[in-house]
Amino acid sequence: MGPLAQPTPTAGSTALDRTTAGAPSSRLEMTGISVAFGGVTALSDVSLVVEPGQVHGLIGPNGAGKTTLFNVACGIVRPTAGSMTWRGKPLRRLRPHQLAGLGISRTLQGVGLFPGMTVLENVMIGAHRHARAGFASALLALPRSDRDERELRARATAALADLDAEGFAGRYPGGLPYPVQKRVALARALVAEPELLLLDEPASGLGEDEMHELGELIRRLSGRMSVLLVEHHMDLVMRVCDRITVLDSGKQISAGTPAEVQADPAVTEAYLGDDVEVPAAGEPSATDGGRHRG
Ligand SMILES: Nc1ncnc2c1ncn2[C@@H]1O[C@H](COP(=O)(O)OP(=O)(O)OP(=O)(O)O)[C@@H](O)[C@H]1O
Repeated sequence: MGPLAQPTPTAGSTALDRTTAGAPSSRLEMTGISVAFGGVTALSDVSLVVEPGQVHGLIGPNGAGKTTLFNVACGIVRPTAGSMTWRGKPLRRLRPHQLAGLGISRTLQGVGLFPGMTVLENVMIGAHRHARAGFASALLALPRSDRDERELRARATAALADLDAEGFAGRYPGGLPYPVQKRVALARALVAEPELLLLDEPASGLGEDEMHELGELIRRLSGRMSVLLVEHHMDLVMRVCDRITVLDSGKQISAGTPAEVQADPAVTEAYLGDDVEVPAAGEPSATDGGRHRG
C-alpha cells in the first residue's frame, strides 16, 4: 500500500506512561475504531481485544483495512473515532516513538533495517528500552556507560541466537537473503522483551519451511507476550492464532476462534473471488499464501 497518512499533529503527549501502568495484564482493547482517509472510509466501527498472552489474528481480503487498524495500534494513523486501552488504561494520542516505553514492539511490512549498520547494531537499537544511557547516545558518540553497551550487545546477541541468526551479527543487512533479514527485524522487535508484539505480514516472502518455523516461534512467544498478527497466509493464521478478527471493506464481518471463523459463511463469501482459500477447520489449504485479487 501507499504511504500512510498523516496523523494530526499533537501538542504534548498523553499516551499512557508505562511507569504508571500498574496493571499486570497485557491486554490491548480497540473499541469502535473508524478511520477515513479524505473521502475513503478505511475502517468503520471496528473493535477487537488482544487478550494477555494470546495471539490475535487480523485477516481479510485486500483493502479490508487490516494495515490501517494495525497502524492505529502503532500510533501511525490517528483514528477519526474510537478509543484504545492498553493494560487497562486509556491510550490517547499514541505516537510510534512511545511504543517501546509502553512495552510494545512492532515489525512492519518489509523489513526496515538500517543498511549502514550491522545486523547486531540493528538489533541493539531495538533494545534501547533496557538501556540507561541508551544506544542513541552511542550513535551520537555521547558519553555513555560501557556496561550499558555491553548489556545491549549481550541482549542483542541472545535475541539473534534465539532466531538462529547470530552467525550474521557482523554482516550488513543488504547482502543477506530476505528471510534472514526478516528474522533480524523480528529479533530487533523481540530484544526489548515486549508485552505486546505487533506483526504486520511477518510471513511475506518466506518459503514453506521458514513459515513453519515462524509459526512455531509465534506459538512459543504467546504466553510470554500478547501478539497482534496481520497475515495473508491462512494456514499460518489458523495454526497460531487463539482468536481471529475478520475485516472486509473496513467492517468487522466475523470474529472468534479459528474454527468459528472458518465455519462462518460470511468469511467464505468475503474471500470469494480472491485466490486465498479459507481452509475448512483442521485442513491445510492448498492455496495457502495466495493473496491478491487484483
Ligand atoms: N494513506 C492512505 N490514503 C488513502 N487511502 C488509504 C490509505 N491507506 C489505506 N487506504 C485505503 O484504505 C482501505 C484499507 O486499506 P488497508 O491497506 O488498511 O487494507 P489491507 O486490508 O491492509 O489491504 P492489503 O491486504 O492489500 O494490505 C483501502 O481502500 C485503501 O485504499
